[in-house]
Amino acid sequence: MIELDGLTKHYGEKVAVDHLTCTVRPGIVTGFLGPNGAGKSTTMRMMLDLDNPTEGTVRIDGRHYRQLRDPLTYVGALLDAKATHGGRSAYHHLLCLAQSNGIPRARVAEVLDTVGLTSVARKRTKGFSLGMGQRLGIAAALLGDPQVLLFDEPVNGLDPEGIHWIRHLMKDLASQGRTVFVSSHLMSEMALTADHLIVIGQGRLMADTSMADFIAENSRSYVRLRSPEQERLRDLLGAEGIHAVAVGNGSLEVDGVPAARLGELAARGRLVLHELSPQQASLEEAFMQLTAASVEYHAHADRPAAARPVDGTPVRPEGWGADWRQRRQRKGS
Ligand SMILES: Nc1ncnc2c1ncn2[C@@H]1O[C@H](COP(=O)(O)OP(=O)(O)OP(=O)(O)O)[C@@H](O)[C@H]1O
Repeated sequence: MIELDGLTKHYGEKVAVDHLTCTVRPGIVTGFLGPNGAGKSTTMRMMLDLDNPTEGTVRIDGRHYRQLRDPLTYVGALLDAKATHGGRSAYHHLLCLAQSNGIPRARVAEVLDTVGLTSVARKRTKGFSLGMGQRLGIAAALLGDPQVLLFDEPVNGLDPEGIHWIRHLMKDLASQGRTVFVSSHLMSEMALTADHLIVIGQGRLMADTSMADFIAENSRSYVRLRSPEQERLRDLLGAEGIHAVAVGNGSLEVDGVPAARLGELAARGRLVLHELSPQQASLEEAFMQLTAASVEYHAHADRPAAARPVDGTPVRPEGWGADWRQRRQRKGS
């Protein structure tokens, strides 16, 4: 596992990472989310000892990265797919890494095959497309067959087939009991891949929770009903103490009551329903709701992100991340 304890990084006046304490566990895919400039890459660099923390520590299986002998056999990482020597072939790039980490030569061909680059193994990497570069970076991460894998934006530049492939690769690696930590801005992809989420904003921890709980806690779920007899339906629900709100297009919305109960009540009242659909917000909506106050870079400078409505519900005030932590602590999780 990876343990962060009070991890902090200052660049001059800028606090890039601010007392981050959390644990990335094995056996699951953990997604790492945050708006642009939140400190994700800085955190990952400190995990790999590429940047020194100003304060705090990172431990991988109880040890600092620099204490690991042949570190690629413990931790594999894709941070920057372009970080290769353009004049070297894919094969020689991986061979150099293998030889400096005590990894057998035969492993190079294996990982090239795993990522689908065997046919271009002898080509210089400067001619590689973004997607080929990502695949080579993933091959390098897998080279030492490590138990811990870090991927910073691994699907960048990959085509749909490549995205599908990396999703299944990450799930497979986690199911083998490895620790898989992945950052991405593609929320739909993250929703399909990650089991657990760590969310940061302006360097601070905002959420450390399962995917399902994150969406449930940061978004509104409700049931939408449509009936040709909307008023009667509303009265019928009202008689049961259920508050139904009329919205445009002739629909009613009900919070906090399961769709099955609403359907049964309508049936008992002999009312026709044209729609009875539970509505759950997406990961993207939940993410925007939680991080609205910590977004540093806005497309509309005259309109603060915190005031931007998400799904019609009021946006939480600044500092909500701190409230979240207190609520989780009260719940004892
Ligand atoms: N070497 C550096 N010198 C000065 N400031 C830096 C340096 N590296 C990062 N920063 C600043 O630290 C903050 C966090 O940057 P970081 O790249 O870690 O964010 P990020 O979450 O990875 O962003 P993105 O999603 O845009 O990649 C930013 O404000 C960035 O400008």
